[in-house]
Amino acid sequence: MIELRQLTKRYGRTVAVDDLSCTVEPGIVTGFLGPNGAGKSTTMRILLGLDAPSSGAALVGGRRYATIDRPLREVGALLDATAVHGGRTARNHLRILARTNRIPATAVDAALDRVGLAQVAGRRVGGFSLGMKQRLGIAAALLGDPAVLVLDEPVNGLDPDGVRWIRQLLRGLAAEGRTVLLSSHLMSEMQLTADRVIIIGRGRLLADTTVAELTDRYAGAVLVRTPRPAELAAVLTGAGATVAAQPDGQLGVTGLSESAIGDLAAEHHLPLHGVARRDASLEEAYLRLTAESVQYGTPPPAPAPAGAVAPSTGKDAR
Ligand SMILES: Nc1ncnc2c1ncn2[C@@H]1O[C@H](COP(=O)(O)OP(=O)(O)OP(=O)(O)O)[C@@H](O)[C@H]1O
Repeated sequence: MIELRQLTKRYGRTVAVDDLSCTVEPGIVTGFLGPNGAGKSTTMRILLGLDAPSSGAALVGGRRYATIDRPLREVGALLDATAVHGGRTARNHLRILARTNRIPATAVDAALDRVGLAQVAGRRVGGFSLGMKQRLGIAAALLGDPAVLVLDEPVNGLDPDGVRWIRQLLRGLAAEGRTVLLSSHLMSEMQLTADRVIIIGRGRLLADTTVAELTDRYAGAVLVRTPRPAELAAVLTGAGATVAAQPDGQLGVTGLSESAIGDLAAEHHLPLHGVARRDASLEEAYLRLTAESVQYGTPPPAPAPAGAVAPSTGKDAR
């Protein structure tokens, strides 16, 4: 388990992490998200004893990293996969790590095997692709069979096969009961990999919840397909709903549940060909949640010219 207790980090006048408190539980994958400069890397560095907090604490298994005797056995980390000695072979790189952490040499080949690098174990790391270096970084993180894993952007540089591989690996590691914390800017991948997400903006906690709850919170309108849209729209509006015609002919309905829409349609003998709530993606939920805390974001689109009507997407319902 990882615990952040009122963690604060200041660099001069910049508050990189601001009174951050949360718990990362074992047995699930937790995504750590936030816009550029939100404080993710700083938090991870403090967690791994590479930086000191200004106040508060970051604990791994109830202890500060610096007080852990053999850290690789408690927490495995991948922060920067390119920070390896290019002249060493993959096996030697891991052997040195194993020796300094009193980890048996047999763990080296097991770790190489687990990340699919067994065939290239004798090759110099300098010739590795970024994807291979990511795998080697993960092998190093797994070397001590730790209960906690902290991975900063582990899918960077991986091809689609590699991305899927790491998704399955991380889910497998969590299923073994480990605590898995990973940061990524790839929201679609995070939606597939993480069970929970911790979202920060300008160093502060914005959300600590399940992916399902977050996407549900920002779910859009109920999309209704009927051959008699005008009549159904009148009925639903009369019941207090807001109805917007969609470009594809469906009705986007907010303010009524799927079942209430079905009941009203039946009452008025109006046929329904489809009723479905439009789920928000994690990306949509994330963008809406972090919109106000983005430091260096994309400028908002210019306002539409007077009189122009934007087609409703049902996105902003609720
Ligand atoms: N060593 C440092 N000295 C001064 N300021 C720093 C230092 N490290 C980080 N910062 C500042 O702290 C803030 C948080 O940075 P951090 O790298 O933790 O964000 P991040 O969420 O990891 O961003 P990204 O997604 O871009 O990696 C930023 O404003 C950054 O400029």
